[in-house]
Amino acid sequence: MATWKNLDTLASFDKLCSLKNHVDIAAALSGEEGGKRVADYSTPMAAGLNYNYAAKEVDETVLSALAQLADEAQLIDKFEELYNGAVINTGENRMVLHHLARRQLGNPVVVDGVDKREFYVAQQKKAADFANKVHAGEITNEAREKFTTVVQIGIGGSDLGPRALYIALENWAKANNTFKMEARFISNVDPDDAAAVLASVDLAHSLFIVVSKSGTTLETLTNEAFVKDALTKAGLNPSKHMLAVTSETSPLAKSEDYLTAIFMDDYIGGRYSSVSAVGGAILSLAFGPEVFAQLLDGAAAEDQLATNRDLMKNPDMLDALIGIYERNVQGYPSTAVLPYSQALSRFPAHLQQCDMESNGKTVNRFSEPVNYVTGPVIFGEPGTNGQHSFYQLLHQGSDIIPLQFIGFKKSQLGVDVDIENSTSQQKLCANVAAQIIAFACGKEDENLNKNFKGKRPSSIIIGDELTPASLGALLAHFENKIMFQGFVWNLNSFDQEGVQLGKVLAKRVLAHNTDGALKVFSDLLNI
Ligand SMILES: O=P(O)(O)OC[C@H]1O[C@](O)(CO)[C@@H](O)[C@@H]1O
Repeated sequence: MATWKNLDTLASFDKLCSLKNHVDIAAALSGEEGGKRVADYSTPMAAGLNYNYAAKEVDETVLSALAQLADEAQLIDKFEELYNGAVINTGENRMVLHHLARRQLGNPVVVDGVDKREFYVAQQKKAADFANKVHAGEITNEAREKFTTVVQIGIGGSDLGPRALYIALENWAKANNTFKMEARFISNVDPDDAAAVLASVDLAHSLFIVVSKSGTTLETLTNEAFVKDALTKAGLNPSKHMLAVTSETSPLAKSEDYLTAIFMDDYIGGRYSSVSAVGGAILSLAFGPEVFAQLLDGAAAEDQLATNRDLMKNPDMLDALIGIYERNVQGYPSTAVLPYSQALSRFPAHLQQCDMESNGKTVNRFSEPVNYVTGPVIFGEPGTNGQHSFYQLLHQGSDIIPLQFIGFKKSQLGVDVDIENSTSQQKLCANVAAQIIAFACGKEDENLNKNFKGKRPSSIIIGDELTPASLGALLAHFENKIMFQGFVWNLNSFDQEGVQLGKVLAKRVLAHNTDGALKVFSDLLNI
């Protein structure tokens, strides 16, 4: 069994700390040697992606210290224990099994006589069968007309991942003739969210998936009631338009109000649930089950790489450890995720939850305070939009913010135009290449206002095209990166107690059970 220790008790961490500011990336990337470094500092990911870290502040010495840290922190042993069913989520006394939903890795994990992998696969199949019947017109509305739109009602992990993945594949599916149904999402308890989505869809031909693992989330239950009200007012029977994705123990599971209920369980955290029926139902309905299966294959192939003990052949662990060096040795406070792909416009928002809800903690897995910083602030926007927004601060601001670029050689739709000897896709890719060098190398100018100090590290994941498989690999890469970082920090990355207090106080406000400052704020907001 692996031993769980705080980062600052590890000898390899002391070694790493002695390497602060060890690499000057501007110098490392200059001249012919710089070109060689770009070619060499790259490791293959699954589905044709490559993780390039040439513009990160690492060299053979730092990489070897990171490899020692990976060994001493027993990262691969911990990963193996995780997917073989150890109780890694100590705060909630639960296993962490989202990798099994990718249909591979590890020994059978049996709970109460149920093989968990078989359970997840069976639920994915249930979602696939339901989707196939909807597409074939075997499940229809009461007027026996086909459903054309699917709307997911959920929040947090029951929204962000599935929404990001849907947006990522919408154009790809259209270009590849697998697009089946338009999907929309309602998440916020702001009534304008539900009202606007409902006004934009044809209710009579819309299916609604209520997604809540707990079945108790206030926003989701409120929005479900909002939608039922709209359906009833339109003369439609809500139970003929709704299905649920939930856990078998949730209040939703017992309801008769749905066409069907598809299940997940407590061993898959909300922010890791896109590969379960939480993402599987809507993606199978929108694009067909085969497309969702390709996404799972991409994720499974990336997971396989994440089991490699050789750091240089494990892009997820390498990315994680470079992040540890940046956070705990270099002292950088945030990380920007910058996809040069419009299709990935919501991917940073998904990673924001995945990373910050997992590793935004100051006590270790045994509820003891830790004496080092943990998860960085994550933010991002697709390039080149970000360039015209917050890149000023990234280039010349007082904080150094490590960057994670993502870029593809080909667009998804293939529709392009040649202007001044380059296509839009070439312009997009030229920008990301230029930014990597601008951030790393900077540019001297006597006028300090125009001076770029450089030394701003970045990595880039490069692929041919954003497909279901490469998207699955990308998703798994970041999930695994976050998991490895949580292991290094000795955190429980799989609970989220920090979201509870606000929920409790909001209930008190709604029950008019407040005093002091909370009462005055409530009055100011007219509650
Ligand atoms: O699927 P549920 O149970 O409605 O939870 C939604 C989200 O709420 C959270 O618990 C945070 O409030 C997330 O972790 C989760 O993804």
